[in-house]
Amino acid sequence: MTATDLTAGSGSADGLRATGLRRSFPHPGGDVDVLRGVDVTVGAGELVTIAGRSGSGKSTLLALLSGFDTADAGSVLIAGEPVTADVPWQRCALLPQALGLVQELTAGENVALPLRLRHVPDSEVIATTTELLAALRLDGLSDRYPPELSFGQQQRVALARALAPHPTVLVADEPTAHLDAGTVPAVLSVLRAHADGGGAVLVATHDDAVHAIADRRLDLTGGVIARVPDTHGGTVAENVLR
Ligand SMILES: Nc1ncnc2c1ncn2[C@@H]1O[C@H](COP(=O)(O)OP(=O)(O)OP(=O)(O)O)[C@@H](O)[C@H]1O
Repeated sequence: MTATDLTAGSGSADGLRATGLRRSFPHPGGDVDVLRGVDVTVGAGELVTIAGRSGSGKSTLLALLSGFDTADAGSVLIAGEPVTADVPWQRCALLPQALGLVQELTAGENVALPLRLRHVPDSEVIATTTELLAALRLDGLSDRYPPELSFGQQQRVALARALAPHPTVLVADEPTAHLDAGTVPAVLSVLRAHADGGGAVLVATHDDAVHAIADRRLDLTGGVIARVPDTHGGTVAENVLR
């Protein structure tokens, strides 16, 4: 097995395929090379996690994968097509750490936004929004504005918004970071369901509970990605179930 085989994983080209990503940032003491040639593939139907110490570049990588930032070198393809800054949410949705909820819209309106922008019929918008808010244990909070919600509640609203257009690729940055133990299972359940329904899901996380539901776990260290070795020859999820 070559290094490329190891880091690329088993995902098909239907999902996300990033190759040779490099990103540096200028600093007074000289450029900092955060990503030094990252290869990631997440196939349709796969949930892959990325671990890595704080500052290792996970958020930087997710921004490149979702078109929010541009790599100095390398390519990102979704279902075989290059990612651009205006990639539609139904092709790639990002749940960023900063959430990016529209403060002037209610929770329900935020979730509905990607569907409204695509002129999805009202009945479908209402059904999807209601279903996602319930799945994420946000029933009864649909009419609240973001400042009237806890950060953990806002985080789940942002996840619901990312999922609403049924994106081909979902990229989530620390989706359980601000949740209590009681609400984590709901988030894990919708992430897993999105992958099981054919989505490609990539999650940056420090949370072992998220790694436990992953098909594969990657580690970002020294600006490159490696799959975390396991002792059983199976996936992380398979080994947790042993
Ligand atoms: N816009 C920027 N300008 C300069 N440096 C940046 C910029 N964005 C990120 N960095 C630097 O890139 C490195 C990686 O940051 P990043 O936020 O991607 O790490 P992370 O792995 O997501 O960390 P955490 O787990 O704490 O969220 C850090 O050293 C950070 O200071």
